[in-house]
Amino acid sequence: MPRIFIDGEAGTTGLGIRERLAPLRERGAIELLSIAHEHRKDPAARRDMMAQADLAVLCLPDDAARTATRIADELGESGPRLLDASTAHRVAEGWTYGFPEMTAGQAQAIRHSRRVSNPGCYPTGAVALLRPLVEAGLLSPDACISINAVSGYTGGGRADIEAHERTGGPAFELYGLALAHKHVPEIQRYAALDRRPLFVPSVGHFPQGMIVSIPVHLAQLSWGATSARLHEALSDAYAGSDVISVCEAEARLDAAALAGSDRMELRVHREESLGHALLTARLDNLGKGASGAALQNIGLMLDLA
Ligand SMILES: NC(=O)C1=CN([C@@H]2O[C@H](COP(=O)(O)OP(=O)(O)OC[C@H]3O[C@@H](n4cnc5c(N)ncnc54)[C@H](OP(=O)(O)O)[C@@H]3O)[C@@H](O)[C@H]2O)C=CC1
Ligand SMILES: CC(=O)N[C@@H](CCC(=O)OP(=O)(O)O)C(=O)O
Repeated sequence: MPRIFIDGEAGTTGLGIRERLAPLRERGAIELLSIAHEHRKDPAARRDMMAQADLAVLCLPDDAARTATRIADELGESGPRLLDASTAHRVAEGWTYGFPEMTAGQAQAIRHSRRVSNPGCYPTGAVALLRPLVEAGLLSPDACISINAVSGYTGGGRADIEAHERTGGPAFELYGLALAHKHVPEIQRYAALDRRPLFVPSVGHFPQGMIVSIPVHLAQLSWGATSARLHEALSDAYAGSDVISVCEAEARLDAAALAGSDRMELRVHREESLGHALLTARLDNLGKGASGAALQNIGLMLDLA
């Protein structure tokens, strides 16, 4: 029976993964190794857990995830495979990007990799919308792309959750206004863009949910691309996926509508006569944006049905 150690199991992402693994644990498909709370930051205790685990899931701040990776590396071949939920290794050499729906071969690559990085919540939406359009030749890799996004406050981890629940706000806040959010390199790499996209994140006073939206002027697309073709390219890319659906446009979108779900919905809102389209991805930042995606990757890495 495969043994899994969640490093950071008491945090927001770690708890979400633990909860989702409970049914597998109950039916004896996996064993969960747990560290005593008072030792959760003790490198020797964590090394000990890693030495016993087949897979360690890192639900830690970036620096702590780098340290955990060093510990696993030192254990060599007998060390665990790693799934890192932090941002530390998303574009790092030797790591496989844990987005199984991204290309035809990605699930297979994840299945066989010893080092998998779980995608960021915002990149999950942005890459899902952009990559199929670039691959279909509808969007040039050199296009000027702007990405707006709003997340529930749980995206900021324990500190932000406590702050929002203590003070009741702010209601809505733009952040990352130095325009250098940590997710931009990941979005650019996996959306297959040559030009750095402009990314404007925001956070609202609701716990879970996310909308990533990308306005498109049809005149900037490859010649002959219509908004119907955008919808068709996305539908083709995710046909057969249980997790990602391409839905019809709606007049309003509630960012929290998928809270508690591990699914993601994509839409192309369009007004051909105006030459405008708006691509949207709706997901739960803690679901397909974090713990739900981690469960998909754990399932692939450990071959769990
Ligand atoms: N929340 C989200 O929507 C998403 C988060 N992520 C990523 O997942 C990772 C975890 O985030 P999140 O769960 O939100 O964060 P939290 O702050 O909720 O949890 C982090 C956990 O790691 C523990 N921890 C901190 N430092 C160390 C250390 N040196 N050694 C061992 N444990 C440590 C913390 O303990 P303590 O609290 O006691 O300090 C806490 O239990 C981050 O890298 C984040 O970017 C990824 C996708 C989405
Ligand atoms: C609302 C909020 O603060 N969100 C976090 C991103 C959460 C997340 O998903 O970060 P990783 O996936 O990269 O770990 C932020 O913008 O830093």
